[in-house]
Amino acid sequence: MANSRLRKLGNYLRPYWKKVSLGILALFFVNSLGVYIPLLIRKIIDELNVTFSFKQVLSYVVVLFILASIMWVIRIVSRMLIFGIGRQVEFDLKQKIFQHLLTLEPSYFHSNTAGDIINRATSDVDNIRRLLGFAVLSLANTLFAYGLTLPVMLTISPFISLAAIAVYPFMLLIVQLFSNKLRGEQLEVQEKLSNLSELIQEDMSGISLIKIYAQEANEKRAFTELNNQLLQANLNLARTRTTLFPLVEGMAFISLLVLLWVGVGAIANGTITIGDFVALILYVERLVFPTALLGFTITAYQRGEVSVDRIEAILSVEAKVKDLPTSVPLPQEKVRGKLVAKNLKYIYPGSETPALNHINFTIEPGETVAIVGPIGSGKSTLANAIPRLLDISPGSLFLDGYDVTYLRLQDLRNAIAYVPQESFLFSTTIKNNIRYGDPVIEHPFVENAAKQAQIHEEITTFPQNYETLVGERGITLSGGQRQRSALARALLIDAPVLILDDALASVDNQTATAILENLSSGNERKTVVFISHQMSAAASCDRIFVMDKGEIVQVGTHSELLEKPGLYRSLWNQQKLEELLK
Ligand SMILES: Nc1ncnc2c1ncn2[C@@H]1O[C@H](COP(=O)(O)OP(=O)(O)OP(=O)(O)O)[C@@H](O)[C@H]1O
Repeated sequence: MANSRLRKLGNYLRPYWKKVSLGILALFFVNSLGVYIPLLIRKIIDELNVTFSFKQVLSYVVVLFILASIMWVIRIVSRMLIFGIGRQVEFDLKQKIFQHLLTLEPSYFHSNTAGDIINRATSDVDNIRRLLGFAVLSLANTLFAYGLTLPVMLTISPFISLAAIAVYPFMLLIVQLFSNKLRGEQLEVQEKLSNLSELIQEDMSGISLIKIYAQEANEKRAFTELNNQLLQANLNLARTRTTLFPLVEGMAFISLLVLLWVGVGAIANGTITIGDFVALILYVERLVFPTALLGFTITAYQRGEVSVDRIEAILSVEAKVKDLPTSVPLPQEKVRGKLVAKNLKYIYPGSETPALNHINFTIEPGETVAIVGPIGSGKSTLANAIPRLLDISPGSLFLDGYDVTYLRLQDLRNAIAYVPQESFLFSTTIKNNIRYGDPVIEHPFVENAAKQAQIHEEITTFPQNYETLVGERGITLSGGQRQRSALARALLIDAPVLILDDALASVDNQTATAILENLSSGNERKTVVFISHQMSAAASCDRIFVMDKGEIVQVGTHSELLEKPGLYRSLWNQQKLEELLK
């Protein structure tokens, strides 16, 4: 498992292996210079101890300055390279996740909340960015720092060196413990912050409700409580942070004290020179940062491991409905719109009873068929099955004689315009919403579709006509206006098959009937599947399918169905009664 995670992390880095290698090479140079400079200082001190000349001091200062500057520049380059790679991997992962999400069918989004998916695509990706940028840098840095510094220290004096850095393993342990604690506290702050944001968001959208029920005081109390929790979490985090860094400094100081204690004695008895001693001080100091960083890296790795799993959980979900190498194209210009179902069956994952059961029908090109039935009888499921928004079995549904499961998905969906139950509008202009299926189509076509959907007149009264922004950043449309805009969007793409899933529910019966009649007139009639609870609008269709418990229980024209006793007649009578009582 851990191996596979490492492999995954390696895969994320693979496209950038040249940059990674260059960054690591740069770190090697930085660390080599970091080892060389104290040696030079040792030489200078020991030389100056014997003969002192100001000119010589000056030349050494110049050399040291140049070396330190080179080190500084290379360090910046190495950081830019390695942190840049972290950012690049973050970009790649976000692209990959988003592209993958687009391939998944709607059912995936029913069982996974948007909040969770967003979290994975942002916070988890961010953890991986940190891990790859930070961990590569710190691991390489620690490895080189110890690998190059320690041997040189040991050649100066093994005993003094080991005594001085004896405290470092404890420093590593403490940093690791603290960084775990910090991580927990950071999560706590994030959680408290999101609770607070959620409350603000909810209260702002439900402001009328708060006022009507006079709940201001209660809401204020709830806010104070959450705000207090946030304050507490922030204070805890600040306390841990402010304790950790002085603690690391303190431990570094202890190692310096040990060095002074044993080092001074060694100078006195001539085991080491003053230059050796200064070099050892510089080396011991040099190791503080990489040691502390290693502690943070271990935590970053643990956090990153969880994030790799969470991201891979999304990426490993296979789209059930997808193109296969054997998928065939659909000759678009020749699509007539004949729909045939043969023993069509569908059971939702996790459900025992079929939502569609033994569905058989033939809908002729240009025919307008209404599908009516009680709530939960399977109407929307049937609507979703036709453009394969659901994973249906081969051999059960045909468009113009082609098995839809063998057709190229894009071709199938180009042949079908579909208006779902919930009419969704994007936060853009009404014009862009209508031409969503063909974003560059000219304005007259947009207007024509709007006229067919009976929304044109209203759009002309909007502040900027077709350029009016709708949705969160613009004007709010009524339910009926939203539905007719969604209908215009579907009509614009001029597909031979049109599926309306209760798409005119917020439109009055008369307008709905007028729209339907408009669709079924003219030479180039579309095949229309009109799912509705509006019995009067359904009555104007060529044929009506009556669904109950996932099956089509009656088929006929309005008058044929009304003659016989059955579900249709009772649905019709029920609606007429409701209309009378209104
Ligand atoms: N995503 C889903 N997961 C599991 N079961 C579902 C899902 N969607 C619908 N169902 C179930 O499938 C059955 C048919 O639902 P469907 O939405 O097709 O009915 P409907 O006739 O369109 O209802 P309505 O008139 O309310 O729109 C119902 O029992 C419903 O609970």
